[in-house]
Amino acid sequence: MLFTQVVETSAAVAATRSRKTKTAALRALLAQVTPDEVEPVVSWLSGVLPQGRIGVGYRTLTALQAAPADDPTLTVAEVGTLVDRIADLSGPGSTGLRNELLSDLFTRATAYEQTFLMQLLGGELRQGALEGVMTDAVAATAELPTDAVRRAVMLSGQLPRAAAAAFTGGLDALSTFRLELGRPVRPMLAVPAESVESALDKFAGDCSVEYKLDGARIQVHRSGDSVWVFTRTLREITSSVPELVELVHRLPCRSVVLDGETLALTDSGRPRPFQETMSRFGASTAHELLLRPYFFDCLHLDGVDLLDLPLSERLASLERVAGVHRIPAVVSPDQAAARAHFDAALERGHEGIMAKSLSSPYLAGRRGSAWQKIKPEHTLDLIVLGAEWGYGRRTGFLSNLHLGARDPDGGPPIMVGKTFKGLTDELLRWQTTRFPDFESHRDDHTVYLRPELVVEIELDGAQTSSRYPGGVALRFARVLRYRPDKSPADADSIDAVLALLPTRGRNTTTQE
Ligand SMILES: Nc1ncnc2c1ncn2[C@@H]1O[C@H](COP(=O)(O)OP(=O)(O)OP(=O)(O)O)[C@@H](O)[C@H]1O
Repeated sequence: MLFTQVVETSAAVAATRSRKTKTAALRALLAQVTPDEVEPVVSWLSGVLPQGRIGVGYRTLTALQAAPADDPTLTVAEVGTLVDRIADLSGPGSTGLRNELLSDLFTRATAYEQTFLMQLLGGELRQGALEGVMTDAVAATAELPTDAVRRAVMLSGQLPRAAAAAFTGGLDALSTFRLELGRPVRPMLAVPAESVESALDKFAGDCSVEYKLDGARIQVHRSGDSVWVFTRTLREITSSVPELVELVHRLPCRSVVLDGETLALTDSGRPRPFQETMSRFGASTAHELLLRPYFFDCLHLDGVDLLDLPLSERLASLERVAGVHRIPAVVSPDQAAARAHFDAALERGHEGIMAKSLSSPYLAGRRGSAWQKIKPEHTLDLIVLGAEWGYGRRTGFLSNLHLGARDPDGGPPIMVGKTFKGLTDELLRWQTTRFPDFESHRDDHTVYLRPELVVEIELDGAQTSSRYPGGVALRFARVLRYRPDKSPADADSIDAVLALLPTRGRNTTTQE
């Protein structure tokens, strides 16, 4: 297949907001790929390289200035091989060789292909939000049930691999995707609930009500003496958290997969700020802050996968293997006990509570109503699209943030507002130093960024607005913190913002 076909399809997908049109464009292309081409094509269209980051920065790419080819002749296989070779380079002389390979690739590409390659190699095309559409297209082209493809994607965390299995081995190949010790699965996620009472009503009281701790999500795997620790975005951080590794080593089992939250506590037992926990995830050397785990789910124990069992059974396994490290929870509480648990969580400095259906399986990668989160304030995780230069006391600092919500159909983020409220001097300095690394372009007032950074915003609600393309704007938005544990694909979608519009009768700003 010619590479240009992939580039054209990517443009066609980006040009429409209609999920149906996107799926149709993807299907038309997928119907023509050979088995070898499935993985790279699915990967590129999702905006990622199968090889991951290959150490080629945007600056290197813009410095290339290769004259474009007149006609498209590059094939998918050729591009795949060249990128493989670049990714494999290391050691002395690799920079020169890498530039030679890049020049070779770029001189053989048309101007149109060059633009695509720049974005793809520079990490600017990343479109995690396209995953749902792509999963549908793969299932439809391979004539398989979407759920089967989705399950394989969630268990492997790799859509291109699942797609290749779907095309080459059908349902049988997809059913071989199992939870594998050492390979993280996508975490199950929650939807916001309006109040403790409404969540409890939904489950008719048949639920586990747990503290929602303000730490960082962890998934730990153990197989015999080997232990792995992963973040919410499936990044491995085993070597940064030796105290967690040691604790998991000591659990009374041969193999286990646990889902939980980790954080450090102050001397008086209150949670330390989220940023401090996150800073441990990057560190590889000395650390004073000890992280503690609070587990809330068990996905595997001693050779048995538990994902498809109800939460009540998974909790029984969790209790057996890591009872003392369980998150504070009450099971099947009445309204008064659930509310008391909520109040206790807030009193101890935690974020709120989670109410979880005891009969639900573990739906990896899904944000579903089986888990409901209840917090006293509205917060949204939004994508930073740019920042304006400040004035007055903030002159010389990048300040007022442009905020975007995720397009659930895989398009670019949709701007929903701006804010500079809540930005501390430290954050202003950080933004001013770091934002140029994410810059896509700028004008006199604003530095525009590639959609890579996620920031958590607290707000009073939303209002209709003709100023922004989604027809909705944030009300009284203020910055809480950056979310380095989230990628734009994890940001809240425009639907989450629309759900806060008072006209929909859902503007329940407080839970009280
Ligand atoms: N008892 C708990 N059960 C599940 N998740 C918990 C619990 N306590 C804290 N958490 C954290 O809350 C998150 C669940 O909320 P949600 O599914 O909405 O994810 P999120 O998008 O990361 O939300 P938030 O921004 O509120 O942390 C988990 O990812 C986890 O990090």
